[in-house]
Amino acid sequence: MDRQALTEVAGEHSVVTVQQHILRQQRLHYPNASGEFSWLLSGITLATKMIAAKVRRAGLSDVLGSVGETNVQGEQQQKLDVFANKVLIHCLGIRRSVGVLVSEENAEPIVLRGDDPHAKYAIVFDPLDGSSNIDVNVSVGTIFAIFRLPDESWNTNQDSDVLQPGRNIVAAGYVVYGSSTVLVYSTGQGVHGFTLEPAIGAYVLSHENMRLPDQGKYYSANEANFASFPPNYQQFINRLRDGDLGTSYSSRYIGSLVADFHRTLLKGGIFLYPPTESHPEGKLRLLYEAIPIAFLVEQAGGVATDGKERILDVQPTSFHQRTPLVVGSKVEAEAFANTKG
Ligand SMILES: O=P(O)(O)OC[C@H]1O[C@](O)(COP(=O)(O)O)[C@@H](O)[C@@H]1O
Ligand SMILES: [Mg+2]
Ligand SMILES: [Mg+2]
Repeated sequence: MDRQALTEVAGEHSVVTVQQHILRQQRLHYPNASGEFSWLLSGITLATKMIAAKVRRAGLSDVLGSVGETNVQGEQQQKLDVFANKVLIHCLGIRRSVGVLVSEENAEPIVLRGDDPHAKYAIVFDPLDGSSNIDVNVSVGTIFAIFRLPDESWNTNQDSDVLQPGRNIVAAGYVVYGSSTVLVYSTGQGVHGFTLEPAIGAYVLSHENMRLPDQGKYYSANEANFASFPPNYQQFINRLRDGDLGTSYSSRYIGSLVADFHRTLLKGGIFLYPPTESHPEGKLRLLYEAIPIAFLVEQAGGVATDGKERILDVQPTSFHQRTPLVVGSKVEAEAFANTKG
């Protein structure tokens, strides 16, 4: 009995969980895979379910407000930043295939298995994205990317093992903790979305093969910084406002990259975080914010640059380096590239 027939039998009860989807992807595209990878991804699904449970009860459980310490970015660490970080380090750290973790909340990489040849992967992540929105019940998220470590990595532990250009990614994804909890991931075979079904505690396939429209109706940027945007960004936003791209645009800005990107992935349009006076290099971090998002948007038919270069071709030089980010639909990205200041 094939899947189609099965679906007819089970009707609306025919669910595909993210684990099943990952295993199916592996069978289809990586028949010789050991299964370690799907075991690794289950660490992320478990951790993000635990974070989702905390977010759901944020006002009731002690996760609002800051812990009174600053992280390597000089930002006040929120209680949920620290909780999410601990949960991810635990759930990923116990997986033998994980050699190194790089987190927004830790100044240095966490080398878990420096001498274990089984440890093949490095995971870079932003445990809680959109921290300024935690206390006001606005969508926040988790962002991650997985790189394969060089085989001879074990006795060298060079930073360069992890500081790889985004085009080397083996998988990336994010989770949005919003009105529902949605996990979106790609292993290079398209982009797929799963909604957490609280009744069974599983991520269930809800958005298969996501593709963003070639042109959208929304642009997204923190326009409070407009005056300090470089001239070409200002000019571009004026073109969007003036209907220069043949359609009228509305502005949307949530202030959580993961949520602003999720909307862009579903509806199209463009998200921009330019260089600004307070962040001359841009605010977002290359390794665990811009690169995972860029991998996903390209898999879904969109474009991501640092305003000049393809994000996935940028060679990272430090773990927490920042970058400008322009990400979204083809038409808007092309128009941006052709806009002179
Ligand atoms: O308040 P601003 O300057 O617009 O910055 C908002 C951006 O900062 C971030 O909150 C930074 O991420 P973190 O919350 O993970 O530090 C992004 O999610 C968001 O896009
Ligand atoms: Mg972030
Ligand atoms: Mg964060």
